[in-house]
Amino acid sequence: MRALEGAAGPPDRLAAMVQAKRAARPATLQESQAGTRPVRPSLVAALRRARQALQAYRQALEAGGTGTAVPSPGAGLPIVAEVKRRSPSAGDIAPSADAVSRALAYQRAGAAAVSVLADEAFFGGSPADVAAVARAVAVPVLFKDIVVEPWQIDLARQVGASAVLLIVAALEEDRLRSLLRYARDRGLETVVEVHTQRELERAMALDGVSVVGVNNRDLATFEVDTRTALRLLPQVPEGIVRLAESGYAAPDAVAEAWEAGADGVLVGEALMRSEDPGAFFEGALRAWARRA
Ligand SMILES: O=C(O)c1ccccc1NCC(=O)[C@H](O)[C@H](O)COP(=O)(O)O
Repeated sequence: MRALEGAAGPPDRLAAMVQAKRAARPATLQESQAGTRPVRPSLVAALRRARQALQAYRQALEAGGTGTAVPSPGAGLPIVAEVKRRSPSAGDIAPSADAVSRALAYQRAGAAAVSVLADEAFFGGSPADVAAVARAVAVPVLFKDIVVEPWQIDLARQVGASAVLLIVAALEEDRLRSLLRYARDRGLETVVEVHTQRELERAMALDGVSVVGVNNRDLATFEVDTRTALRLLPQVPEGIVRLAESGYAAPDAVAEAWEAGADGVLVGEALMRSEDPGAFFEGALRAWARRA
C-alpha cells in the first residue's frame, strides 16, 4: 500500500495526512448539528438515474434532434459537485466560501449529488459544513475526508451524509474491509477510491462495493492525469457505479469521462473557482451533445 510504505524517495503526501488522521481525537458534534436528515437519498440511485437520463438525451439527439438546443436531461447531471475551500495541492481556492450557498447553487445547476470536505486542517472544511449542507439540499451528500477510523463513519452518519469515501491507498486490507462493512451496517454507502491498476484489483476483491471512484490525482505526488479514469473505469464491472474524480478543469473533459463510461464525475476546484456552475454543467452537456 503506497501511502503507508514509507519507502525512500520523495515524501508521500497522503502518508502524512493518514498519520495526522490516525492521531486525531474523535470529533463530536453539538446536539443541534446532529440527526439532521431523516431519509438519506442514495448516491448510487441518484447517479444511475442521472446517467440513464444522459443516455436517453443522447439517444434523442441521435434519433433526429439537432443538438442546438440543450434541454436538461431532467434527473440531474451525472456530476458530483464538491465544496472545497482549499486543498493540499492547490492551496487556497475559495477560502471564505459559504458551504450551504455553494451546495444550493450546485443543486440548482443540476448536480446529481454534492461532496463536502469534512476535514479542517488540510481542506478548510468541517463536519458542521457537511451537516449544514445535508440539512439544506435534497440531493445525496458525500462526506469527504480521509477516513481511517470507525468514529469518522459514525460522524458522517450523524451529520446526515449518504456516503463516505474510503481511499484504498490509505488503508491496509483488513482495515479497508472492516470500514466498508462498518459503513454498510450503519446504512451508509461508500465510494471506494483507487488510482492504480493494483488498487482497482484490491477494490474488486472486496464484497459489497457499490461505487468505485477512480482518482486522476496521485495522492502521493499530487500529479493529475485525466487519462487515469479513461483507462481504469472501463475495467470496473457492470453493476458497480463508476465515478471519475479530480482534475476536471474544463467541461469537455467531463463529457470525455462520460463517454468512457463514467456514471458520475466529481468536480471540485473548477466549480469552486467558477461564478456560474450552471455554465460549466451546460458546457459539459453541450460537449456531450457534440459527441453524439
Ligand atoms: O485535492 C487535493 O489536493 C487532495 C490532496 C490529498 C488528498 C485528497 C485530495 N483531494 C480530494 C479529492 O478527491 C478532490 O477534492 C476531488 O476529487 C475534486 O478534485 P478537483 O476537481 O481536482 O478539485
